[in-house]
Amino acid sequence: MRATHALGCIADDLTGSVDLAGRLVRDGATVALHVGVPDRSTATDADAVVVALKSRSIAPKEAIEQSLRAARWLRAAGCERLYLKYAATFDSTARGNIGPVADALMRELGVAYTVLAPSLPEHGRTVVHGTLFVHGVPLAESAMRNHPINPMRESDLRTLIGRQSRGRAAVVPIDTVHEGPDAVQRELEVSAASGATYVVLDAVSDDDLAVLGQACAPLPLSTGASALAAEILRQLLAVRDNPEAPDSRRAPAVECADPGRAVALAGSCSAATAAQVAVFRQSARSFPLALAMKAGRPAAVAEALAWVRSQPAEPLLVYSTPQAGGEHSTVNVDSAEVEAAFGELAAALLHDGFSRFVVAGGETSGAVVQALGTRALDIGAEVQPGVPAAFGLTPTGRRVGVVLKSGNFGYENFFAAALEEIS
Ligand SMILES: Nc1ncnc2c1ncn2[C@@H]1O[C@H](COP(=O)(O)OP(=O)(O)OP(=O)(O)O)[C@@H](O)[C@H]1O
Ligand SMILES: O=C(O)[C@H](O)C(=O)CO
Repeated sequence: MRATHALGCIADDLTGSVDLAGRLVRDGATVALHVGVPDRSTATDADAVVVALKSRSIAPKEAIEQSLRAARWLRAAGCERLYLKYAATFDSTARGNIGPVADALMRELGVAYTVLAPSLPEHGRTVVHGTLFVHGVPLAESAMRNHPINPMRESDLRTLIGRQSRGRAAVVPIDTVHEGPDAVQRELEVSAASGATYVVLDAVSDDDLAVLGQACAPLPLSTGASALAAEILRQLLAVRDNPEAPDSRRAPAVECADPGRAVALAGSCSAATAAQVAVFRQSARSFPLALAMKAGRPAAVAEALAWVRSQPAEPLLVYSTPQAGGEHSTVNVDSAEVEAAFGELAAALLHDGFSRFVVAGGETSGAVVQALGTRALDIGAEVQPGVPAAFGLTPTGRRVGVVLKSGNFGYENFFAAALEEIS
């Protein structure tokens, strides 16, 4: 590995990590994305290094342990600044894991405070006076209210972080952001001096994020969605490489997947995926996995596999997404079992010669990529905002292509577009 990387990122799920990496690549930066904490240091010349964890919904103790290992690995690899990436919809429960992990990272780095910046205006996530909005609707009134794993029933970020961390939260209000980076930095110092350990950053536009990027670039640790990380990296690279602007950099060309069949796997329970599945089912052959789960996981995987094998033509979709227009939405199944089923199905399909997988849902993507055994991903072109194609090697040396979609990302034609992109 080279001596320094401008930014080291710890992402709490896999789709969030590809969203982040894709955004950095879109800006012209080079990115190394590792699935899990690598066992040893790996040589790379990247501007940013991203470690993708599957720590959003696990026990806080385990999430802290994994995140600290990632932080130590990133620092040993020469990352100058760290960024904790979580969902722009602040997906977490009353016990974590955003607060416990951020608390632990602050202790590890010996810093007194950090920022919270989930704003992602490109996807309609904005923060005003500390309240998180999704397309203008307070988070707690959005579809996230009924998320099966992380139901979000509170919109004030100070309250949310207060419930899952030690310390006090303050806000840098939007008016201060509009005054520019110096004003934001002054406000950060005032908040820290008054004992705040978390400072929520208001932002409603990309211009606001650019201001925040300038203000936060010197901080050892920042936290938030992909947008602030991208702005921080822009700043760090502009300072390091001046006069060459980050915009003029070129991401390396990415090698495609080996020839092989393609399948779409939808385990996401988000409203956007439900609409995308409903649209895709009109033209694709589809199999309702949740319904098959009534017979138990092994039987469901066997049935899904037999169904895929019997299909003479593509496109193919295996889905468990509730309210996707099929009867399975009424079936009561265990989330972890569904995830494991998608993983087992993906492993069997890889064995059958499939080389391209489009996956909807962060946890589902984590399970599928773990099953494929891919430990690092090269980021290719964005299929739709926040959803790039990615490519990696399996343990047996096969090159697979994946498109990993965060639940609420993508347009209605997402599945057809993603399969087209990795064909
Ligand atoms: N019909 C179902 N009933 C119960 N659980 C399900 C069903 N379908 C999928 N699941 C589980 O629900 C969880 C969905 O989480 P996942 O992160 O994959 O999607 P998401 O939450 O919609 O997306 P994201 O986290 O990217 O916003 C997974 O654990 C999945 O296995
Ligand atoms: O905002 C969202 O819905 C996403 O989960 C996200 O931030 C992905 O990186």
